[in-house]
Amino acid sequence: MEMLLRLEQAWQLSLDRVSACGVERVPLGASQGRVLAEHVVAKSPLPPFDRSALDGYAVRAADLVGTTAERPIELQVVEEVPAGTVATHAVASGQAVRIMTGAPIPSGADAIVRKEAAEEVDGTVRILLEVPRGEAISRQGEDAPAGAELLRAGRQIGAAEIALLATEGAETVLVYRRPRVGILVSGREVRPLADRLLPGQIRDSNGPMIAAMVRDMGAEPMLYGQVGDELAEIVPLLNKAVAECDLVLTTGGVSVGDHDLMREAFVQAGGRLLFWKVLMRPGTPVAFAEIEQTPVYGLSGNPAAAFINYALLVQPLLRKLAGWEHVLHRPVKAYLECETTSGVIGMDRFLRAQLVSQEGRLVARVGKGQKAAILTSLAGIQGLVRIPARSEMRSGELVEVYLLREGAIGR
Ligand SMILES: Nc1nc2c(c(=O)[nH]1)N[C@H]1C(S)=C(S)[C@@H](COP(=O)(O)OP(=O)(O)OC[C@H]3O[C@@H](n4cnc5c(N)ncnc54)[C@H](O)[C@@H]3O)O[C@H]1N2
Ligand code: MOO
Repeated sequence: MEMLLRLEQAWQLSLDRVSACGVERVPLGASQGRVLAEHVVAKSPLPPFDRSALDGYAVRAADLVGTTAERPIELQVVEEVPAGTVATHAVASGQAVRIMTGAPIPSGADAIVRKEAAEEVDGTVRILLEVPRGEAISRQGEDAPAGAELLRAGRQIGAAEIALLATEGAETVLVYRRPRVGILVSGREVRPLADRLLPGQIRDSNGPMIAAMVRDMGAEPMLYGQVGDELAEIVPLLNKAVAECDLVLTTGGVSVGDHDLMREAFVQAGGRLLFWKVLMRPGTPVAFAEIEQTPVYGLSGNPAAAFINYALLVQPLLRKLAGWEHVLHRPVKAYLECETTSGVIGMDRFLRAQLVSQEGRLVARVGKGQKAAILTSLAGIQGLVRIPARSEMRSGELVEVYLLREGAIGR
């Protein structure tokens, strides 16, 4: 069975099969990197009261009309309000209150004069300039009025989101459960890190690489080890993994070789194959199945093909499982800078690219080493340039770049 799909079809088919994992409540301090599962609305205005934006003097603006350094005005200082306290006096005409940044505006006052424009001696302050009403006052609710939406569900929680939640007094936060992602590495030649290699063997790099990519998205990798190319070995592990995980990823054995058994293993494990092969290079041989309702991606064994399969196919699916509001990639445009040219092919090509800013322009720098088995050229890249099927790549052209980290750019 060969079911060649365009990338867009693969997204649609796979995304239609999944929905977000359940939710749980976690302490605010443990919410970083998690995905918010509730809309957060301001319970009270932010800031909660009119407050001073400067260290200086709370005054009545009308007292200061016509004031200059040459024609200063003197006001009587009736009180001091540090932040965290409330003035006990109202400010009457001819009076001022010494005030610190963040302190509530005393009643009667309607402007703040910065300390640098005032000279205080023995309870009298000489003001050296005129200020308009409202000067240096942060109004109650100017950041957000009561009832305003502060955060939308489906957003990954970072430092700014934590600040807003803390401001709201959220000791705990409702977040989506971290998807558990099973990883099963296949290939008789592929050995775990600790093994001494025999001739013909290599170390497993896909397992640790995919686990890192999963962790990078805030999901939880679960390692099911390395298996040879034997169905009797693969099938029971697949069954265990689908029972325990929200998504299972395998690598290797999805091409046409005599030992490429992964698709057969999916079926023997009770699964239904939804597609095999996507019109992308590297990473054409990739299979998607459902085993007992758990989505399973059989990624290429070639390291860069597995990386690119993950970046383009698994990431959107995992974002949906993790509860993200926006799951599809949104490519950016950059000017291509490439060292090599390569032939026109009948499928979309994805090139590893460093994104750099040159004279204010975003440039996608594509180096040599774009083959599926080349690992070194993956290090230090930020995106994948898409060269559409049957088109050539030429330096200087504007191309689409798929970012490895979605969320770095807003929607
Ligand atoms: N006759 C054909 N042969 C191949 C085709 C084809 O269409 N016709 N497609 C080629 C393409 S394109 C790719 S990509 C690979 C994909 O092969 P598999 O996904 O079945 O992967 P394997 O054969 O198991 O391994 C490929 C390669 O990667 C190395 N590998 C595997 N696992 C790991 C790992 N965990 N860590 C590091 N390296 C790994 C493995 O040793 C092989 O060298 O098929 C082509 N063949
Ligand atoms: O899919 Mo293979 O990675 O095209 O070379």
